Parts: sequence; C-alpha cells; structure tokens
Amino acid sequence: MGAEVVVEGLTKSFGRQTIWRDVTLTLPPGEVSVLLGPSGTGKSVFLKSMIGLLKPDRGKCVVNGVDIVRCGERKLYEIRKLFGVLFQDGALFGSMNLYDNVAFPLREHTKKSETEIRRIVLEKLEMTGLAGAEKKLPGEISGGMRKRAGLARALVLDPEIILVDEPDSGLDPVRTTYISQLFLDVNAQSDATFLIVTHNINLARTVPDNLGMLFRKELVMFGPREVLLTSEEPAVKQFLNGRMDGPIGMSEEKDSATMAAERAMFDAGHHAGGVEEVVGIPPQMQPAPGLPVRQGAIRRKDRVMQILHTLPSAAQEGIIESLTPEEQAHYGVHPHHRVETPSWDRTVEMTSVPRHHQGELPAEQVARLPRPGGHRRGDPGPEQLP
Ligand SMILES: Nc1ncnc2c1ncn2[C@@H]1O[C@H](COP(=O)(O)OP(=O)(O)OP(=O)(O)O)[C@@H](O)[C@H]1O
Repeated sequence: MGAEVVVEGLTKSFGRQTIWRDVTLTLPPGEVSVLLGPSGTGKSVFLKSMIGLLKPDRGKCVVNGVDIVRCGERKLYEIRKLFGVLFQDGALFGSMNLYDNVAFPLREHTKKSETEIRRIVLEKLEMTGLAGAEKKLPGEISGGMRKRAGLARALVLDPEIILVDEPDSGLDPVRTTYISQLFLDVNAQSDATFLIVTHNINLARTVPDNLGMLFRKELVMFGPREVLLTSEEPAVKQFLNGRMDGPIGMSEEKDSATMAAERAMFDAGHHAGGVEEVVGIPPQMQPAPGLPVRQGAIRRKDRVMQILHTLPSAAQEGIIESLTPEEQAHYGVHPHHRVETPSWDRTVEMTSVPRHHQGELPAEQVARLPRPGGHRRGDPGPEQLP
C-alpha cells in the first residue's frame, strides 16, 4: 500500500512574495488526488516542497513519520526514494536512449545486476506502452511518448507516492485521457498514492478520488471529489467552467472594480467563454478491464462513509448515489436520505423531493399530451391536468 502524506500548515514564500500559506491536507494511502489551481498559484512549488527540493518557511510534510521540511540530508535522501516524480516535460536526459533513461535511477540508487535492471526496465516500458522503443532518443519521439517514458522512469524504484506535474501540458485531449487511464492502471497495479497537479478540467472531473484547489494563496478546499464538483464557491465554479465571469482574472484575482465592469459586459451579452454550464459529478474513470480492482478506491469508500456527515449535502447526495444498492444497504444509506449536515452548510441543504428516472414517474405526475383532434369525452380537460 502507498504511503500517507500529511501536510500541515505549510507556507512558502520567495523573499517577500508569499506563494501559499497554511496549506493543510492529507493524501490518503493508495488514493488518487488532484490539485487544481490557476496558473501561477504555486502548484509546482507545492510538489517541489513535498520532495524537499524547495524549503517551505513553516509547516510540516510528514511521510512515514518523517517530516520532510525539517529532516536532515541523509533522511531526506532515504525518504525521496519513496517518491516517483513525473515532471512536465518528462525531464529525460536528451543524450540517452529510453532504455538508459529508465534504467538511470536503478543504476544510481541500487546495486541490482544489469540482468535484473533489464527485466525491470522492459517491464515498466511495457506497462507504459513503450515496448520496442528502447533505442529511441527523447528528441525522436512525441511529447506523449516522452511523458510515458518519464512515467516509466518514475516507476522503476516501485515508489509508494507518485507526484505528477501537469501531465496534460503539450498534449491533446485524447492523449491526456490516455495518460490519465495509465495513471489509474498503474494505481490499480501498484496501490501507490498519487498526487497530480493540473488545470485540466476533464482530468479533474473524471480521474481522482480527491480534489483540491489552490487560489488566493490558499487551499480553497481539499477532500472527496464530490465536494469540489458540487461546490457553490464562485472561484471553483468559474474554474470548472473555464469562464471569464468570476473572481479569477487574467493574472489571478480580479479587483472589485474590474469584476463589476466585466459583470456589466457579460450582462450586456458579451460571451464569457466556456461552452455550457458544467455541473454535477460525472462517473469516475476505472482501470482497464482485466486489471486488479483499485484497493485505494475500496478503502476510500469506507473512509468517505465515515466522514459523510461532515460533508456538504450536495456532496453527500453524490457519494450515496455513486454506491451500488448493495453498498447503500451495507452503509445504511439510500439516495435522497441526508445525514446530519454541519451547521455551516445549512444554506445548501438539498430538498428531499425524490427524483425519478425517465419513465418511472408515478402515473398521476405524468402530463398528458393533447391528442390530435381534441380530447375525448371522459378525458380530463387541460385545466384538470395536474
Ligand atoms: N525558485 C523560484 N524562485 C522564485 N520564485 C519562484 C521560484 N519557483 C517558482 N517561483 C514563483 O512561484 C510562483 C508559482 O509558480 P508555479 O510554477 O509553482 O505555479 P503553477 O501553479 O505551477 O503555475 P502553472 O500552472 O503556470 O505551471 C510563480 O510566481 C513563480 O514565479
């Protein structure tokens, strides 16, 4: 099982510029988490802080009982071996072929024989769909292949935690979905803990178990995906819809005057961007058929059901609806049955009016269409229809 990562009150500045402050979150072991945020909010700085490449000013980042922020060089070197990192461009050595790139961490950090190294490298290349490409140089392959080679290299030391920086950068939407599928497949096979930072909305909506967002130098929220995906927080809704209309501006936050001027422009009919209002919780992508069931997803179910009563009601509803009837019976919940909602969420309580699937409405609620040629004797007139 992957390691748990506990981040508490983490704060990072460069000189007088605060990047983010008081970031507190836990990456549950073996689950896939995504951290969203507008460009420049410090997502990459967060990843680098987690592996000790950057030193936060305050706070903790604890893995297996070791605080990465405070520990000495030797401990840090040991703990880093638990991490596999996929950087934006794959960070491959341009002069080495894919085989040597992927073999590099094994030759650097282990005493394995070349025979053993060959077995591992070929296995990871196969796993990432690169079998046969061993002799290619990074400059001879596509961006998507470079990312997959970066992932193969990140996997060779069997990491417990895999950090991924903007896997979609430079990739088309289809290739982004393929690499997302690969993350879930790797997670199913390894049970490693994943943290992916991105601003790709498709990926954020369909891949993770947990979702968070950095904005205004803070972590706006972090928790089960259903919380962020049903959030009424203006910055979150704007971000998920990719619109200009909202608090996020050209370079992070808008001031109130800009916001009012833009509001007037959009009210007058100017297109705010985006295609349609994106709402709700789409189904989560699953590992490819034939792969093991994700253990992280199984554990998550129990974990989330334990904290269900602390979540906003729309998220509760989404979580309950994602369970099978057997699971609902096991946990003693059923759709549209809310558990006690925290007081801060009273304003977004959902009505308990049952929703029905198409074709399942009770007969008395089905509107009758007028028949051609008017209604027959005995049929109710339109004024009598419910
Ligand atoms: N080593 C550094 N020294 C000084 N400032 C830095 C350093 N690294 C990053 N920054 C600053 O930190 C801020 C956040 O950068 P970061 O790259 O983490 O943002 P991001 O959210 O990953 O953005 P994007 O989505 O565009 O990649 C930026 O203003 C950047 O200039």
